[in-house]
Amino acid sequence: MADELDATIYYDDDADTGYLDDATVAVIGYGSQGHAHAQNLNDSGIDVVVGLREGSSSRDAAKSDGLSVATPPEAAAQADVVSILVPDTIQPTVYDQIENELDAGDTLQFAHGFNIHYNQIQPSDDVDVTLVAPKSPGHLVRRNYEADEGTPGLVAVYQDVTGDAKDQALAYAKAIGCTRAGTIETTFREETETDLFGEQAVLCGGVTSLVKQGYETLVEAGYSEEMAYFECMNELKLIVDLMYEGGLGEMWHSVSDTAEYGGLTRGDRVVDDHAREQMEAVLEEVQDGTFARQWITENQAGRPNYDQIKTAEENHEIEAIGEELRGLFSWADE
Ligand SMILES: NC(=O)C1=CN([C@@H]2O[C@H](COP(=O)(O)OP(=O)(O)OC[C@H]3O[C@@H](n4cnc5c(N)ncnc54)[C@H](O)[C@@H]3O)[C@@H](O)[C@H]2O)C=CC1
Ligand SMILES: CC(=O)[C@](C)(O)C(=O)O
Ligand SMILES: [Mg+2]
Ligand SMILES: [Mg+2]
Repeated sequence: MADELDATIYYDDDADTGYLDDATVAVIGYGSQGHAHAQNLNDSGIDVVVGLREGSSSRDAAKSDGLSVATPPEAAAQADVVSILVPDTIQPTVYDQIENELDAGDTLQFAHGFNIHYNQIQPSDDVDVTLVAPKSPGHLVRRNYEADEGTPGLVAVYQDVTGDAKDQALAYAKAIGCTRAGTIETTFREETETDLFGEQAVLCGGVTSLVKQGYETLVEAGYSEEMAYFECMNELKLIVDLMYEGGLGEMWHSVSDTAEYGGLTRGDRVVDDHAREQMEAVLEEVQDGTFARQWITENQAGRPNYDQIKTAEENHEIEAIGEELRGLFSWADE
């Protein structure tokens, strides 16, 4: 989509946390994203209240991190911005609990557009609806912030009743460290579809399948599990670190000519036209709602397939050998 190539990217100088000076932000949920947003906002001087159920095991964690905790409806009642950071499948239920606590002109905010884009939450038309989505696992959002580094993010506005929706979302992005690294302006649709595609085909799904297939190929050919683990999983991080620092070029520069020639001539044989066709099919299922419907139905049914494939993944041989080997690393915790 050529018209989406020229992204607008915002940095610290483009954002003003003043848009949150008089605001209280309710962070609902204290998991991967929730704990990072809440602590980063708090360290940036923003008033934060964490919304968690009575009896939630995260309550103690949030309190010991120095944050005030209330139930989701209580937190939403106190807040001007309500950031929904519970799992996507739980969000519609949590929204029902807090809906009546949103005043006209308040902001309902997400870190992923799933429930808005696929119509699982229909927000009232008198609130701003925004998205601030770090392009990173939550624990690194916190770690980067503490290291005075940033995490790239996305910002989008679905509904702007106050006229300040985008400026306030950028203020939030700045306060959690996202404008330090660059925050791209997008739409709920684009964020939702690209995020789902990326995690399914490349980041989480594609890469784990590549690792497992490589590992199994070596082990089935008679090589040791230890060799296969180091070759196909451990070293992947070292190779990706080079791509992260300097692109494909820095990685190709750093590996041997032999690796470069072999990789450039064999890589496309492994991830071939068939893989590409499957990527396009996966994207289509995201775009036409097939994936969303399947995931919602799976949850309604109590996650029978999810539990099964999760268990199979946990029981893969590479996990046992990996745990054993990582335990022997000299820098590992005692
Ligand atoms: N995991 C990640 O790094 C990323 C997540 N996102 C998005 O951020 C949002 C939150 O995802 P995660 O941080 O992965 O969630 P998570 O699964 O880590 O967090 C769950 C938290 O929600 C709370 N919770 C769970 N069930 C609840 C209930 N019934 N009522 C109230 N609170 C409940 C608990 O505090 C729990 O710690 C999602 O929209 C996700 O797509 C976006 C970017 C990356
Ligand atoms: C970490 C992230 O950006 C993901 C993969 O999209 C997610 O956890 O949903
Ligand atoms: Mg993502
Ligand atoms: Mg995601």
